[in-house]
Amino acid sequence: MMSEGILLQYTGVQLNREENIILRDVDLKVNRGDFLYIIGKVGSGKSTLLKSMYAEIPIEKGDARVFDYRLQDLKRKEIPYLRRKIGIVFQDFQLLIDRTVEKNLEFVLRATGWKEKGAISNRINEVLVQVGMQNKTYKMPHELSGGEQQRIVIARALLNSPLLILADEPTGNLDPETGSQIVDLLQQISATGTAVIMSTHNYSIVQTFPGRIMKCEEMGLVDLNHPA
Ligand SMILES: Nc1ncnc2c1ncn2[C@@H]1O[C@H](COP(=O)(O)OP(=O)(O)OP(=O)(O)O)[C@@H](O)[C@H]1O
Repeated sequence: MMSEGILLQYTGVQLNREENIILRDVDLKVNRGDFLYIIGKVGSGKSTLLKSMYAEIPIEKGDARVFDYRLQDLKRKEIPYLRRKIGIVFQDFQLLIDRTVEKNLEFVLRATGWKEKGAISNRINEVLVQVGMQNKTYKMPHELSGGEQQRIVIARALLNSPLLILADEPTGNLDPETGSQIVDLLQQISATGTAVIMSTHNYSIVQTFPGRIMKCEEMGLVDLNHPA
């Protein structure tokens, strides 16, 4: 059991892609409500690190804990339970293009065990209000702008009240103004106690919105807030 308030703790973690070491000796601690940036060059391992946190990439060495799970010992059948407590905002998790916003959100709730129609509809309304999209319930994804789609993806990540949100380049395809609005939204979410870890290439965002900054560099994760 991790101590109160710590959501994620990595100690001496190594991550590989195929045979190659991508990151080694990673130490990282994330508490409730933290806002953490992962920066670093293209190919430096930002996505690899985030993917390891939801057990998409195995822990090669070290101790990696998320909530009460030890990722290095995680059984395949435990992965859905871990993921249910994490909000994932990744390019690989796009909206389903063949159904409305409401049906996209309902699909996730039903897949995670929600059955009661009234509860489902209330929860969908709550998350849409939270991201400022309550008037888009019946829109198809192609009827939304990139920024609006990203808000719906964030709404979807919020459905099961996660303690941790992982966002990989959430502003990557957005214009600067829309990108800032998305980060502002993620900051509001972290202020409610949900930790947010986001990767970005965008230095102006990192300078504008406060957060801890960690950098993937030379196969390691460097803490820019507390230089060694
Ligand atoms: N599916 C894969 N199989 C094998 N190697 C991979 C795979 N995906 C990425 N890699 C390698 O792992 C390294 C780290 O990639 P990763 O995607 O984590 O970097 P990144 O910092 O997120 O980059 P970007 O800024 O481009 O998103 C790269 O050298 C890449 O070539």
